[in-house]
Amino acid sequence: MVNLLKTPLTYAEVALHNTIDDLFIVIRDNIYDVTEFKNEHPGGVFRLLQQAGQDATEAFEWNPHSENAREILKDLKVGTLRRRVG
Ligand code: HEM
Repeated sequence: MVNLLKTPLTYAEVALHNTIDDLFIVIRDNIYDVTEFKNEHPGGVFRLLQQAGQDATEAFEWNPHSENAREILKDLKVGTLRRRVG
């Protein structure tokens, strides 16, 4: 599921995906759709919901995640973040 989004999204656009049925998070400028994964997350649904539509980089690193978790991330990636320049 890599780069389903044809163009990079701004934070404002990512922020629209902030519900339990449509849940994106950002980790290091990559956008992940965790809508399905949230129920399988060993750290619980709530922790992902708390980061809904936002930058979850710090939260993700706060709990040192395994290589396996990083592999899962690859599958969840749907696009990249477009940062405003200037
Ligand atoms: C898409 C993003 C994420 C993925 C793919 C993911 C995946 C995983 C996986 C596979 C584990 C099991 C342990 C391991 O393999 O490291 C885990 C545990 C955990 N995750 Fe995440 N995680 C994500 C985001 C987050 C976020 C944003 C938080 C927020 C704090 C978080 C908090 C935790 C915690 C606290 C545990 C430990 C649960 C326990 O052992 O009781 N995770 N996560």
